[in-house]
Amino acid sequence: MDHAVRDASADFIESLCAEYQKHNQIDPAFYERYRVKRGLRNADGTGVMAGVTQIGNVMGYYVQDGERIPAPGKLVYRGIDVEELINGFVSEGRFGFEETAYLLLFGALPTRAQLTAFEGLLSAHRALPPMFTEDMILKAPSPDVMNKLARSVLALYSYDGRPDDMSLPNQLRQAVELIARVPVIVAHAFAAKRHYYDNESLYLHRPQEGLSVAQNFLYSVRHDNRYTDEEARLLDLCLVLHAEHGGGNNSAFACRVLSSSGTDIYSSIAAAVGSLKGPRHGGANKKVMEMFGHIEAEVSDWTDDDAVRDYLGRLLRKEAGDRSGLIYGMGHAIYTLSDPRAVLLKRFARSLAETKGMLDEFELFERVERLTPEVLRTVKGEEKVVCANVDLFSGLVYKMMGIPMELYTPLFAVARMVGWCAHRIEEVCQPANRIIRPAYKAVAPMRAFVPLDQR
Ligand SMILES: CC(=O)SCCNC(=O)CCNC(=O)[C@H](O)C(C)(C)COP(=O)(O)OP(=O)(O)OC[C@H]1O[C@@H](n2cnc3c(N)ncnc32)[C@H](O)[C@@H]1OP(=O)(O)O
Ligand SMILES: O=C([O-])CC(=O)C(=O)O
Repeated sequence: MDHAVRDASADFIESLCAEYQKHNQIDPAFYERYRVKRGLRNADGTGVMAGVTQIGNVMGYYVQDGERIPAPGKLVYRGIDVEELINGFVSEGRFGFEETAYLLLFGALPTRAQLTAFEGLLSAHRALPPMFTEDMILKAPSPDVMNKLARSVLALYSYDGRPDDMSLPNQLRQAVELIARVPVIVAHAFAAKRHYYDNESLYLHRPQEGLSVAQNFLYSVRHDNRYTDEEARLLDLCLVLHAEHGGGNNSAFACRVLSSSGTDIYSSIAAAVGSLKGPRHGGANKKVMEMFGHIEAEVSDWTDDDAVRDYLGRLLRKEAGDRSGLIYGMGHAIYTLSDPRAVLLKRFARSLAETKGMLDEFELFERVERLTPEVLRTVKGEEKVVCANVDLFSGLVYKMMGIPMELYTPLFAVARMVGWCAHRIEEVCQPANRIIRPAYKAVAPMRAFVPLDQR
């Protein structure tokens, strides 16, 4: 396209923006007038009840006399407190992600024999279909691994002999294949990104039999395949912590919305990946690290509360950082006093920072965690109790493990694939479920059609 044409089209698009602005303002007062549940939230901040699930439970407050009372956060998978689950497999010296996947998908802890068989099943399904990497990843690489992942998930439809079969055995087969293959897709999409966009050498490692998901992931993304046992066990814990978060989180709900229409699993999961990519959802782990890049460059004394407080105020006023007005890694739709995952990840981050000599940076993260509620109150008048969420410390842990930033959100997707698949199957296999179809209040006044030459 030559310059003159491009300029003309840019001018036209600008004039279309003005046209759009003129006709598309929605008065914020409408939300109250029509009692619209903005963000599907009730007036007291609790979520609108949109479904029934047996998979995960997220607790961050209790309601007393119609009021939301903040409480320490709790995360429960299939009735088991995640902290108890982790203590269980860690104390027995096992990797836990496969066991967690079994629990979330099928509803009960596996016996030793079931666990071994399930690990074998995952291992048997890890290989991508013949030529998939060449045709779907290398021929059409993406600068963004999440984008490539969503497109690859969608592409798997055409490699599946029974993509639209909604029977339980087929849904479970597809879920197992997705959980097994997604780490490989992420590793190959990352390799292609590095090669085609960053001018690095291309290396594609095949997953190894007998390794856990965490071990295989580190094996695949490192050019020399090397990782320590400590790293693999820490990554395994991170995967367990990210595996599921109830039916209402944005990506699981997106997956359930699509599933409720009766569409195939690949469409539903691709939508969930797209949702998780968003910076207000799973994409926040990358945004946190970018935000700290700005803070570290622009605040000269990281130990000075006033300087950090001032910078956080500038972030909220959209004067610094990515100008979104958000402090990434802080706040949550459900958690109030604490996100149990952030509490654990902070503990891991502190001990890694001690061994890696990175306590300065860890303490800056801690300072931001401590000062944000106060700054939100003074700058935005936000009275809600706000805590660090899972994304505040996960990136720091990954950074200290030498995992590149482009993989932070994809790692979240590798883990959450389990929760999405469990929700997908619960959505399509429960006879009481209906197509999800909320209402929108239409506020545009009626008017007559005007013939083209009279406008
Ligand atoms: C895996 C995950 O998805 S965890 C969340 C990851 N996301 C982030 O870290 C991004 C930063 N945080 C946020 O944007 C929000 O806290 C969310 C999206 C996580 C939750 O949003 P909500 O449920 O709407 O939170 P809540 O009802 O407490 O928000 C109240 C107000 O405080 C604001 N707020 C809450 N957290 C923040 C924050 N970290 N930075 C700036 N403002 C915030 C909200 O924008 C909202 O303002 P508004 O009334 O002007 O719209
Ligand atoms: O539950 C939510 O709103 C966001 C989410 O998925 C999480 O915190 O893991």
